[in-house]
Amino acid sequence: MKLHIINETSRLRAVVLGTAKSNGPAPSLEEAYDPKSKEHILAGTYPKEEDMVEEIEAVAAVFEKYDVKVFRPKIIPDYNQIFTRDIAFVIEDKFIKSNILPDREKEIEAIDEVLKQINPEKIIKLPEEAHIEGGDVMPMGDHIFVGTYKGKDYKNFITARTNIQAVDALQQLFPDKKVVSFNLKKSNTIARDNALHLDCCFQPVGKNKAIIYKEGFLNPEEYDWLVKFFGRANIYEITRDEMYDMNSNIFSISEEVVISERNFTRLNAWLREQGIKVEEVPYAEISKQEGLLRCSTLPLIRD
Ligand SMILES: NC(=O)NCCC[C@H](N)C(=O)O
Repeated sequence: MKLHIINETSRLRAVVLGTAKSNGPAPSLEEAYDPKSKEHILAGTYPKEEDMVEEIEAVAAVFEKYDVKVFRPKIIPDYNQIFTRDIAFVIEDKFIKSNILPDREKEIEAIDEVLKQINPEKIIKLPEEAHIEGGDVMPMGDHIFVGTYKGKDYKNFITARTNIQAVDALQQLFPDKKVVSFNLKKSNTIARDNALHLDCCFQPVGKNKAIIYKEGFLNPEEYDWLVKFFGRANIYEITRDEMYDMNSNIFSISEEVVISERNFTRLNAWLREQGIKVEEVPYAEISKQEGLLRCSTLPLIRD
């Protein structure tokens, strides 16, 4: 398989889609690794496997409609394998394995079949001290955008998944690209104050537009840089509640087609105004685990 990913929006040809099968029982509060899951564990509203399976299979059906080749992970019994985005990422023709949260480290074993089809020379493992998850990484032509957390208290945040060592390692791996990092707001306990990954507060969409949540960025000048990069008129700002509902975590099949959550009324109307076709799916149950559509996909080939 010849990998090719240079941005977030070119026509998708091949993707790994996570699975909600055998997701395991609701974790305990101590086991949960994001604040939104914790909230739902406490409220007794943690999502049920059967509901999440139905949601994710609706996404599989959209991919089928658009003739996208879909790979699925092998099922590891009682293990969360929904958010396949984070376990690895593709930039150009390289497949980079993430140094993910230890609780999630088995997820990569389940896509062996995909790895076997990739030239081993193109499979890269960053140094162990470079923590990184795919939700924080976005190739954008000559640039690579990376979400990170630069605070000295990094190790206190289970919600900080990409460190500055990983930003540096990516720059070394892609010397011809400009790696731009963004310092993100983190909270272990309040989901509305937590930008778990870059794709939880920002995502490019269409030809030249972007969805963004300003408060997710700790450094206002980094937010300003992004606004300037896209142009103010091309920026769609979301509110704190829309960030919490994960409006920035839709997924592009092309510049003209996106998959979005059916309840994102304001966003979906804006997308349609931009001439983008919106394929609506139900994803509200999966969103309770602080991830949405981008998080559950790992693109392998785009045009
Ligand atoms: N790219 C993403 O934002 N992925 C979502 C991962 C959610 C999962 N509950 C986690 O905390 O790792």
